[in-house]
Amino acid sequence: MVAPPDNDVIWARSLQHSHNGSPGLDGVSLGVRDAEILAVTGPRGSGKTTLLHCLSGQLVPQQGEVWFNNVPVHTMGPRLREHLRRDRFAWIAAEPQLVPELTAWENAALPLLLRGVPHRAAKKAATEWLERLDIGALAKKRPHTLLQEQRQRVSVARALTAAPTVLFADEPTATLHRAERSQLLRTLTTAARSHDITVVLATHDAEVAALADRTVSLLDGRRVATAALPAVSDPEGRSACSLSV
Ligand SMILES: Nc1ncnc2c1ncn2[C@@H]1O[C@H](COP(=O)(O)OP(=O)(O)OP(=O)(O)O)[C@@H](O)[C@H]1O
Repeated sequence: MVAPPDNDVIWARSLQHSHNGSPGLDGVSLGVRDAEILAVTGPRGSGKTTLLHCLSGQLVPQQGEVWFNNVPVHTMGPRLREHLRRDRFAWIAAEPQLVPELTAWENAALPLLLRGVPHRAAKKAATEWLERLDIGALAKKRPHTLLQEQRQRVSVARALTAAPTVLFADEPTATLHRAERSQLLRTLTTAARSHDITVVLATHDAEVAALADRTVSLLDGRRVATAALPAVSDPEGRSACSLSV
């Protein structure tokens, strides 16, 4: 095994993974730099989710290596990978995945409570993020009483409350309307930049990818060439455009 470059918080080499014979990833290598926002783009079925699952330790690739901060993840057992995910990573899915019995603030505080952070401190951190996401007034509501877009804000608050080193977001705004989408993404990317959180963002939406610092494109489980273009008119995000060859 060759150790990864020092400035990559995540580094993956030659990842191969197939789902019951259908290829998900076919030799993908990439590095994610500390505090960057990296968009993983590609059409449906191109392997974005499989890649994020491998990078975040949810899935062990059948071949290849994944490193987090110079520690090999692909050789870790399930328990160590679970601890890594709980303590250092956060995940936002397309569909908000909240615990129905818990209130909005309890859901947002969950990562801290699971780490043993005292109740009062966890509640304070969760409440602050709910307020930053404009849903502070809904802190005591349970998920079934919230709109889809409000539930997704709670998911984002939960991810940010965790103060992760790396936040993985898999099509985080796919189920939202356009206006809701751009506001939520801007809040997410602004928060990540101000807290030095590395973000790996899977999307098939070029507008979403344009908020990232850099784009990696997949097609049929393989990386295709990408080119970063200078920002044009977006003051908060940094435009990037990927060219497939
Ligand atoms: N659990 C699974 N069982 C069988 N095949 C799977 C499974 N998960 C993914 N695949 C297949 O692996 C390939 C890559 O899927 P993946 O979900 O990683 O792509 P994606 O780019 O995230 O697509 P989408 O945008 O639709 O989520 C696809 O052909 C898909 O059908």
